[in-house]
This record gives sequence, C-alpha cells and structure tokens, in this order.
Amino acid sequence: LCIMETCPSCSVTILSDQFSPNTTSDVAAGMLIPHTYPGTPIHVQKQWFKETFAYLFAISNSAEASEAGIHLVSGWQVFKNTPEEELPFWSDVVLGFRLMSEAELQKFPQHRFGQAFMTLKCDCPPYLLWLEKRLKATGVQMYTRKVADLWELHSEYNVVVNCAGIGAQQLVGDKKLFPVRGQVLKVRAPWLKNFIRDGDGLTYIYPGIHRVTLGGTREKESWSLSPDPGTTKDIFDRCCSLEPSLRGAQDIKVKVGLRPSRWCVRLQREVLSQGGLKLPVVHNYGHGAGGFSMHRGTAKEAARLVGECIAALQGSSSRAKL
Ligand SMILES: Cc1cc2nc3c(=O)[nH]c(=O)nc-3n(C[C@H](O)[C@H](O)[C@H](O)COP(=O)(O)OP(=O)(O)OC[C@H]3O[C@@H](n4cnc5c(N)ncnc54)[C@H](O)[C@@H]3O)c2cc1C
Ligand SMILES: O=C([O-])CC(=O)C(=O)O
Repeated sequence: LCIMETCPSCSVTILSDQFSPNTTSDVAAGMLIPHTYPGTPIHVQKQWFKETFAYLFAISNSAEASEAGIHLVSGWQVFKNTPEEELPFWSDVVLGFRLMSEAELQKFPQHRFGQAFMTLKCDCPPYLLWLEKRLKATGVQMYTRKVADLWELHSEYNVVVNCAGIGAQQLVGDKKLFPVRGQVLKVRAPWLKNFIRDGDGLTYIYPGIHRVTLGGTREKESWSLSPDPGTTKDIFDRCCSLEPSLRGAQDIKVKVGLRPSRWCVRLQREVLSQGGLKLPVVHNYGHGAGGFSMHRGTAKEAARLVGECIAALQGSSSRAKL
C-alpha cells in the first residue's frame, strides 16, 4: 500500500505462499506496545512507532474502524520489581501514559510498580483482510506462489521487495534470523475491557473486539507450529492469576506463530548481481515481536527505498517495465 501511495504509476504484484488467515501476522495479539530491537537506534524505532500509531489512530477514529479491527484500549503494564527504565521510549507516543497509583496497584497484589496508558490494538485477521481489500482496490495483483530464489523473479519484475518474515531465513539464507515461538489463547470473555501485561513480557491479557488474547510464550529457535496442551494450561493459569475472572472464559482456541526475530529489522536496499544481470531488492523483514507496532513506519521506509531503486533504474536508463 505504501508503494502505491508513493509511486502510483508502479504496478505492484504480491506473491505469497500463504495469505490470511494462515500467516504469523494472523496469530499476533496486535497490540501497539513496542519491543526494543537492540541493533536499531532508538530514535529510528520511535519514529517507526509514531508513524504506525498515527496511521492506526486515524483509522480507529474513522467509520472504517470496526471493519479494520482497530480500536483504542486502556490498561496496565505491571512489574514485580521497579524496572530500570521507568519511562520507556514510547511513553509519549501512547496516550495518557502515567505511573500507577498505590490504589490501582492493589488490583495486582504480586506487583509493586505499574504503568497505565491507552494504546491501539489491531484485531489481526480483520485488519489483514481490510488491507487486502484496499490493495485489490488500488489494482494490486495477488498470487499464491512460493518463491524459492529471488532470481526467479528477475525476468518478470524490476524491483523485488522481500517481506517474507521467518521465511526469509530460507529465501535469502539469513543466518541472523531465528524463530521465537509464541503460543497464545483466543477466548471469549466479553466483560474484560482493559489490557494487562506483565512487564516480564511473558503473560498478557489483550481484549479485542470479539475475543481476548491470552499469552504467551517466547521459545527461541523452536520451529514447532503445534499447540502444546501443557503450555495452554500454563498460559491460562498465569493469566487467571493476573485476572481471576478469566476462570469463566469460554471457547478457548489455541494459536501458534513464529516471530521472525533478528537483532535489528532488516530494512535495506541490495543489488543482487549474477552473470552481468542485476536485480534490485528491498528487504523488509525481521520484525520479531513488534511487527504490528512498527509496520507502517517500516513500510514507509521500504517504499522510500523502492523509490530509490526506481530512480537508479531510470538513471541507468535500463529497460524499465514500470
Ligand atoms: C504469539 C504472537 C503474538 C504477537 N503479538 C504481537 C503484538 O501484540 N504486537 C506486535 O506488534 N507484534 C506481535 N507479534 C509479532 C508479529 O506477529 C510479527 O512481527 C509480524 O506478524 C511479522 O509480520 P511479517 O509480515 O514479517 O511476517 P508474516 O506474517 O509471517 O508474513 C510473511 C509472509 O511471507 C510469505 N512467505 C514467506 N516465505 C515465502 C516464500 N519463500 N515465498 C512466498 N511467500 C513467502 C508467508 O507465507 C507470509 O504470507 C506477535 C507474534 C506472535 C507469534
Ligand atoms: O509481548 C507482547 O505484549 C505481545 C507480543 O508482542 C508478543 O507476544 O510477541
């Protein structure tokens, strides 16, 4: 979508071996609470988050909000011990950030410190379908196809954008990319209106429009997409200990996804060359646990890099098929 906005004369085709509802993005809780990428400067991460927040805030404030699955949600992030960083870098991007009062903390007898704020949540499958609808409306073609090697696209396309998530490990042989397995439960508990996140990042309760997401796990280098029943019970017990009313939750569904993790997002231009031929590529993968929080900011940067590739192609007066 960002490419179509910045370069309306481009013809864009999406090739993917899976579409919604069968992607990692469909499993995500979709909360806008950033995770820090150690290899990316904080001011860059803040910019990505700000752009994403502003974009989704405008959708949440429009007639499209319910179809797009975007809504505001207030709640608490609570800590058993005071964290080193009391004010995270994103505290002035979310709305109404403040430290919790002693009275509020009485809701969480095992926790001593907390942050209260309002942020945005994407209900992921509806949001992905809404994006697909907008793509089709702008004339973008979408085909189911697994790409084994970027070079197979050389004769058909001028620029390739690699947004393969964890699939990039195989597609471009990126050894710095690894899965962090996450298992979550999607339950019915319509009385829950506030989010609760344990600052250790393991346990969270995120109310969506129809279901509440209960998490979670972070298992490095695990490729298993099968739900583990012992883990399901453990997640449920941890969440009930934070919010006892969840004992009455119904219709528990279990989902597993592999976070495409890396020490920094790979957002980069590369020109592949082989036998005198060149193929400009823009990489945009490795969003780990923060793909929703950062997606619009990183997509805008990727679109800017696509613009640079096009300018370079036009400059070299190659046979651009734009
Ligand atoms: C349990 C869990 C909870 C999460 N919660 C949050 C959250 O609350 N907030 C947040 O910001 N983030 C969250 N995330 C992280 C978020 O889900 C990811 O960062 C994001 O989904 C990554 O998106 P992506 O588009 O890069 O990857 P994907 O959604 O995996 O999309 C990659 C696409 O590329 C396709 N593909 C891959 N390889 C090939 C190939 N060779 N040929 C053709 N197509 C290919 C795939 O089929 C897929 O369609 C969570 C993740 C998990 C697992
Ligand atoms: O940590 C969270 O709050 C949710 C999330 O992004 C994840 O599980 O990856």
